[in-house]
Amino acid sequence: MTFLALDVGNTRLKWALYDRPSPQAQLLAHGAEFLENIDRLSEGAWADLPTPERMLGCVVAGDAIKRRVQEQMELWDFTPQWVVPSAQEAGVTNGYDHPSRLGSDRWVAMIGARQRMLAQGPVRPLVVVMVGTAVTVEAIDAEGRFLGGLILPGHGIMLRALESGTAGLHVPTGEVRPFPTNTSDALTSGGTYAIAGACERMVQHLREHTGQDPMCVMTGGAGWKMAPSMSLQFDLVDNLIFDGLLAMAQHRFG
Ligand SMILES: Nc1ncnc2c1ncn2[C@@H]1O[C@H](COP(=O)(O)OP(=O)(O)O)[C@@H](O)[C@H]1O
Ligand SMILES: CC(C)(COP(=O)(O)O)[C@@H](O)C(=O)NCCC(=O)O
Ligand SMILES: [K+]
Repeated sequence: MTFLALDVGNTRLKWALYDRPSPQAQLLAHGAEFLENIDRLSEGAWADLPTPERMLGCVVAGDAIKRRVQEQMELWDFTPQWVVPSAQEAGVTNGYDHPSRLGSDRWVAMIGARQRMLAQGPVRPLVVVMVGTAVTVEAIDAEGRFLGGLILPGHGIMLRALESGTAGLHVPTGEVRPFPTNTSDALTSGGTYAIAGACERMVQHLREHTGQDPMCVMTGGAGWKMAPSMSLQFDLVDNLIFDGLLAMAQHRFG
């Protein structure tokens, strides 16, 4: 039973086709499109795919984008299913004041990270960082309780905010430096260390709260930009969201 996993963020749609809805599935094909290009998926990357029989996705890009994605999927027979965060799923408990108001991408990534940790070895608290359009930094205790998380602007939004809110900042990308001595390096380093600092703070909070050393994972399209600047050990993982969707799909379709 072929399975299509979709992750629609505020910048890009990521998709992956598997031979079945299970964490043990084989990846058959995958891709990513910037949102401005998604209306051509059915005649482009999706035209010659083996037909997906089931689909599960998360979308945080709004209803208009969601409708456009659903139009592209009309070439197939399944009814699209989109994750809505609940109070508990796949071993993770949702500590948000209103569980369904949590971003579905955050929920799915946490479930993916927890599964990954359980597969690897001893149970520990988890810090899950996603570096996309925005940056999210989640804390989960060893029992699988999502305690809460941070939302920060991503690199692009930080730079655009500085450019539009000041007279003297124009933003060619610079290098990450401990002591930046030009505007470009100062901006790039400021953004990178703002994100790194938030991650380190969350690790500290979680360590204090649980008395254990958390495992730290990082994912998202811009994760590779952050990884070299982290002072703590963070595992850079390709796509936690697909891991999470496979785990959830096994329950729904398995
Ligand atoms: N090929 C690329 N071209 C431009 N930006 C990229 C590319 N790959 C990753 N990025 C970076 O990743 C971010 C988007 O990551 P992604 O995880 O797709 O975000 P979202 O889930 O919010 O759509 C962009 O803001 C950019 O900083
Ligand atoms: C925080 C987010 C904007 C992240 O979006 P992304 O960077 O993945 O495009 C998204 O998860 C979202 O809209 N969340 C809803 C609010 C919340 O999680 O509290
Ligand atoms: K995302």
